[in-house]
Amino acid sequence: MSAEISNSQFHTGRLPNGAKSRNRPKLMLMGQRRSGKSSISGVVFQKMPPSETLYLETTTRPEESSAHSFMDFQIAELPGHVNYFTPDFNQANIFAEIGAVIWVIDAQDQYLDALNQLIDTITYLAQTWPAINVEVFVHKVDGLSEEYKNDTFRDIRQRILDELSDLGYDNAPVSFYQTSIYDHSVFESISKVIQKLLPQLPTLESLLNSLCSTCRIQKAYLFDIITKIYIASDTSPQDTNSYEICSDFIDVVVDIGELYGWARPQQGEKTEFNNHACESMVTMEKKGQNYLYLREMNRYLALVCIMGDDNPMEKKVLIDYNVGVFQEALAKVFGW
Ligand SMILES: Nc1nc2c(ncn2[C@@H]2O[C@H](COP(=O)(O)OP(=O)(O)OP(=O)(O)O)[C@@H](O)[C@H]2O)c(=O)[nH]1
Repeated sequence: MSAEISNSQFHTGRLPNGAKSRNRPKLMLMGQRRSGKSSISGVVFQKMPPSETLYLETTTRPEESSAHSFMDFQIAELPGHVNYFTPDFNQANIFAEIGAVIWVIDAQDQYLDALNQLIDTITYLAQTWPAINVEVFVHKVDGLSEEYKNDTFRDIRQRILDELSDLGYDNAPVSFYQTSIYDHSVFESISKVIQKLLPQLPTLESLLNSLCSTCRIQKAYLFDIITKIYIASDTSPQDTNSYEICSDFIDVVVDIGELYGWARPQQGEKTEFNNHACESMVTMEKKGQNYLYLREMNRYLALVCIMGDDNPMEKKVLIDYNVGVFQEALAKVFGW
């Protein structure tokens, strides 16, 4: 299942709000009780198996956690039953450093109340914190038939956009996604949310585009290995399964890496032979119809490509060379 995305052109490549966030994308999960906020946070950032979310307790006060990876993502959650827009709360403390609010709607439940709350939140944010992106996750779509799922998604999206338009907020930065913790959609959607907060995104996309055209790569993703969030991809149209194929390939390689792996050097640290290239994992394999290429860029990032060529093995040396050039450019972009 792929995440359906609309209006995702908003706010691409901006820094998160607030000086204190120091480039760490900070996300805020909001939505009604039992909509699935803690589950999303647990599954994506704490590697919690989806089945274990059945035992999660209700969140009663604001919570914050962080995921240490290529970027230290900050994740906050506001309990659904409290109205944080009353004078009893200091909104500046809550929203000052937030880059994106992820509003979770349970698509299996009655959602009209949730939509009213969401509209209030969007209008409040648009007036007070206009730089915060609002990302609406129409969540738990796994339990719905394909037709019902699409109808529900369209209905939610249309109601919100119509209401915002009536209120004079035609250009509010709101995007919509279909998500579930039981498939890849929640990872893919969070990837999109985070990408919009990365100032380096346009540069990364153009580097990936040129790598793809030089090496006849069909689709290339730059993955955060630990969270399986992709921080950039080339800009060619995305096939529904591409993300899933590449993300599953990372799992296989990480499992093998854990079995036969070695301690990866920290950023700036010298390797035994002072040669990162020969000590990083590179693999090209045929998986079903496709050849997949994976190469570690550093301890946290991996480039995963679906090859477009019929027999890319013949040109592996050339591909390795070009990927090496890409890796050097990446090091310059992030200042490694
Ligand atoms: N079918 C399905 N169930 C889900 C999904 N995500 C979460 N759930 C279930 O929804 C229930 C509530 O999830 P929570 O993550 O606790 O919801 P919450 O929004 O954090 O709830 P509060 O802490 O009460 O505000 C749990 O039983 C989860 O297993 C999903 O994608 N699909």
